[in-house]
Amino acid sequence: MIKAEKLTKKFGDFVAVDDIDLYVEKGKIFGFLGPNGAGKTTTIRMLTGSLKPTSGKVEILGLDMKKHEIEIKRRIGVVPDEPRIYDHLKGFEYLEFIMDVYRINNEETRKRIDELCQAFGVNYLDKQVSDMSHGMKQKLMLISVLMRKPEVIFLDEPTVGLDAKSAKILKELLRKYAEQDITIFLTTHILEIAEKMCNEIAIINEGKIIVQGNMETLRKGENKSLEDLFLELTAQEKDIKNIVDSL
Ligand SMILES: Nc1ncnc2c1ncn2[C@@H]1O[C@H](COP(=O)(O)OP(=O)(O)OP(=O)(O)O)[C@@H](O)[C@H]1O
Repeated sequence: MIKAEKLTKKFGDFVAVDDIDLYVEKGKIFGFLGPNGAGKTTTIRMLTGSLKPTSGKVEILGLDMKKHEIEIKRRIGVVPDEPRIYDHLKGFEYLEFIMDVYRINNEETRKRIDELCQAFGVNYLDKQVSDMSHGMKQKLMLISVLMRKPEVIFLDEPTVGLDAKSAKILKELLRKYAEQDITIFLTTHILEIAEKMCNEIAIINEGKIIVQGNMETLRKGENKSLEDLFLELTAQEKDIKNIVDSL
């Protein structure tokens, strides 16, 4: 469903993503974790066709990104970490625009928009995007993606900026979508979300995947939280102790 082979991205001499392999099956929720600057967003951008890899291969829905970029983009949904929405549009104008682009301007989509607006408490579609808060834009962006019911959804830090109720609804909704065979690929710094939601987790550090598997595999029989495992694997546990001791 989502497949990356020997995926590498260099910015000049700097290797941001270093020869990574990823595989996510249909209907799974995959958590992509890593410290700041580890390469998560760069990887998502390559998987979704917004950034050309330096080398390696991306396959989504069995289609090669190099040959079928347009079809892939039509069938997937991407919620970036920073909502990028045209400032001069009103909320409903933005949704109309997306419906037109994807040729889904119909009753069924409108009904779905109403349901999603109700769920996320979006009652501000007549407001101009420039006058919306970060969280308000984030919810509009989410609705513009979820209303299309894409077959694969990529979300970069989806709960940042969302209030507690909206974040909970999003988590439950993503679970429900996965049950309907939609594949979810998400990044998060909130390890509790990853631990509770994801069927499979990969941790990237300095551009390299250091571990991949389900919680059982990651724990290797030890009863550790994902937070402890994460800090151990990314070698930050000692740092934290030293930093706190020095304060
Ligand atoms: N366009 C670019 N030009 C140069 N370097 C870049 C560019 N985009 C990303 N990088 C570098 O690549 C590395 C990985 O960045 P990336 O945004 O993928 O990290 P991330 O894991 O998403 O981090 P965060 O958790 O902080 O969002 C960083 O060192 C970043 O500075």
